[in-house]
Amino acid sequence: MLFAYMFVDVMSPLQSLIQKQRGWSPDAFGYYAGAEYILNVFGFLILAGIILDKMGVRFTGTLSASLMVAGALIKLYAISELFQGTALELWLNSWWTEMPGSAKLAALGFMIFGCGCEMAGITVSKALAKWFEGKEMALAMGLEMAIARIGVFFIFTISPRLADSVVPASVVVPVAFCSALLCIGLLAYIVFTFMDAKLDREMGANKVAEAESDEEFKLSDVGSIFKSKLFWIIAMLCVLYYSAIFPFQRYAANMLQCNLGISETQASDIFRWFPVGAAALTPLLGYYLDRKGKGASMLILGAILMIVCHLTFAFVVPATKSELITYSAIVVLGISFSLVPAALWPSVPKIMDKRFLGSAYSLIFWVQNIGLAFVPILIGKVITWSNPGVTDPMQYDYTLPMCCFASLGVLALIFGIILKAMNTVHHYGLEDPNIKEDFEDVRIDGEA
Ligand SMILES: NCCCC[C@H](N)C(=O)NCC(=O)O
Repeated sequence: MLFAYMFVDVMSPLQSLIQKQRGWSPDAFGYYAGAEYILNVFGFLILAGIILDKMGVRFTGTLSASLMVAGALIKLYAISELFQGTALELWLNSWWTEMPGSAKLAALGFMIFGCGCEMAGITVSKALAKWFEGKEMALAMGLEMAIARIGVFFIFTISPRLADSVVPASVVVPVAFCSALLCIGLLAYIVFTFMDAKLDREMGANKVAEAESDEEFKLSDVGSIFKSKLFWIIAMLCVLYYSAIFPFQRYAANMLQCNLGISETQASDIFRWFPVGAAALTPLLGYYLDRKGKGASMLILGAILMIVCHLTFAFVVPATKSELITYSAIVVLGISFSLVPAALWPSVPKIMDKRFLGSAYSLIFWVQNIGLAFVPILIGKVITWSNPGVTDPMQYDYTLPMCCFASLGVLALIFGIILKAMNTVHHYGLEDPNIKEDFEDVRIDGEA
């Protein structure tokens, strides 16, 4: 997941470079960024859930890592000199001209990568649940997310530097570097499959068979989950919150460049502290949640902090050009991005029957992916629409796009408040500690 998250954001600090080198407009960059989720939205994630439950974590993890490598190599080819001037490029350039051929092929590669990445996300959750059942599962999940966030920090640090390591600067170097890391990730996962097989042998065949059948994905479960009000509240909160985080991450470096008049590298150096804050706090908050609870309150606080930060980027940073205010907003956004994931993912088992859990995670990811696919496209359009005639990628006004992100936060906050109110009335245990023997078990099975 570390290398996957690095690949996801390898181009984020290079938006203005790819615009200069390959002619990708903000619109084209938005389409490319949203492509990661398109196939998932059109049902791949649901299929991935079925494959995972039918074939297990070893097969699905290897398949997902292979998909990531294949997608990465297509994207690498698309942005490389090798692709320039080929018949394929000429053909791709000949239709939907707003989107250069290189952006179209890179988007295709990113789509395939995205299938692997999200499939890996649900596979890793299931593998962690299997390995840490009855132990420090929330902490393990928190640490996994923390390692992924450190990858984002690392890539924001090295991506512009790798691009500048050749003359003229090139987006190919960082993308090639991350593609090589994904190959190492695939090898690492293959090693893990042997360890997992050993664990199965140690657990004993009977216990494994029992555990697998317990969690089997049934198509009829999808209907039960979709009928649940709680599922929709959690899914809406998730899609609205994450749509104001991951798509923002794609545009953040350019937003800072435009607001502060700084270089790509300087902007990335500021923004990279966002995932670091999240990485440091997520496991601690997971530890706190396990022992003290307050999950629903953490979701509300996380949404409020995000709104404040996005409004600061919209109005205060461009007016003051203050690096101190910018750093503060980045750190506070990192705190928000610890509170929500640390509270959201461990809340799901509290409200879903164990039998639904795998499908529930894959369906929440699916709803979330709809937002992650379309919000970057929307933001690309808002940037273009609110900056008529601006062609210099250093001169965009980001006020309106940042207000869009803040509005998503307001909607997420409303769903967080509804969730907390429902929890007060129905006692789902969302404010209770995870480590507790006798919390009242009112899950979807009970609710439906
Ligand atoms: N491709 C990066 C986005 C990952 C989305 C994923 N479905 C997710 O929500 N992961 C949990 C997290 O907090 O990163």
